[in-house]
Amino acid sequence: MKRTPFIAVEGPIGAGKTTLASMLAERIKLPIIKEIVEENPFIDKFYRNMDDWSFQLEMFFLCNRYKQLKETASEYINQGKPVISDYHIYKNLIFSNRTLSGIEREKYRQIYHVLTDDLPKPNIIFYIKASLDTLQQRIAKRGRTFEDGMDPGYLQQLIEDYDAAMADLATREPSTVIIAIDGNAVDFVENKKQFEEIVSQLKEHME
Ligand SMILES: Nc1ncnc2c1ncn2[C@@H]1O[C@H](COP(=O)(O)OP(=O)(O)O)[C@@H](O)[C@H]1O
Ligand SMILES: Nc1nc2c(ncn2[C@H]2C[C@H](O)[C@@H](COP(=O)(O)O)O2)c(=O)[nH]1
Repeated sequence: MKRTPFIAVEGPIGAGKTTLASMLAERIKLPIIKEIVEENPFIDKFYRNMDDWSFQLEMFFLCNRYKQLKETASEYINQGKPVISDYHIYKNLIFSNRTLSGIEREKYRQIYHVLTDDLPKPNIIFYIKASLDTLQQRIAKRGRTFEDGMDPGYLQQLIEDYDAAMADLATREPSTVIIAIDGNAVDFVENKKQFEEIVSQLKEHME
C-alpha cells in the first residue's frame, strides 16, 4: 500500500534543518510543520544549568511535539496529504538520552513511548551531517542569545549521538528512507544545483 510522504529534515543544532525544510516546502508546495524553540520557557535556564532544568525542558518539548504530531496525523497523513517537518519526534530521545539520567530518564522514555508509539512517523528523512566547526559557525550566524557559549563538548556529543541514532533508526525501520547530506560540502542555500539535486531525490521518493 502506497504510503503518504511524511518528510522530516533532521540533524544536530544549527545543521540547517529549518532552512532546508522551508526551502523544500516552498519549492514543492508542501505544508510545513515547524518545531517551537523560543516558546519553550525553560530554554534559557536549561543552557545556564542543564542539570536543574533538563527534565522540565524535555517534557515541554515532548508535550508540544506530541500535540503537533497528533494534528499532523489528523490534518495531513491520515487524509493522504504529504507534509514536511523540520524535525522528527525521535530527536526527543536523542537529546534526553544525554540531558537526563537515572530514574528520570527512564520515566521520560516511558512517557515518550506511551505518547508517540501509536502515531505516524516520518518515512523520508533528510539527515544533515556537519562538523562541529560548521555547526558553531551557523549557530553564531543565527544569533540566538541562549545558545551563546554553548559547550562545544555538548555539541560534539550531539553530533555523535545523531550518527548513532540515525544508524539505529535505519536498522529498526528498514522501510524508512534516510538520505544523508554532507552539510560541510553541500551548500543548498547558495548552490542552486545542489539544492535541485535534493529536490530530485525527494521527488523520486515521493512517487
Ligand atoms: N547550507 C547552509 N549554508 C550556510 N548557512 C546555512 C546553511 N543552512 C543553514 N544555514 C544558516 O545556519 C543557521 C542555522 O540554520 P537553521 O536552519 O536554523 O538550522 P537548524 O534548524 O538545523 O537549527 C541559519 O542562520 C541559516 O541561515
Ligand atoms: N535538550 C533539548 N534541546 C532541544 C530539543 N529540541 C531543540 N532543542 C534546542 C537545541 C537548540 O538550542 C534549539 C533549536 O534546536 P535546533 O536543532 O532546531 O537548532 O533548541 C530537545 O528535544 N531537547
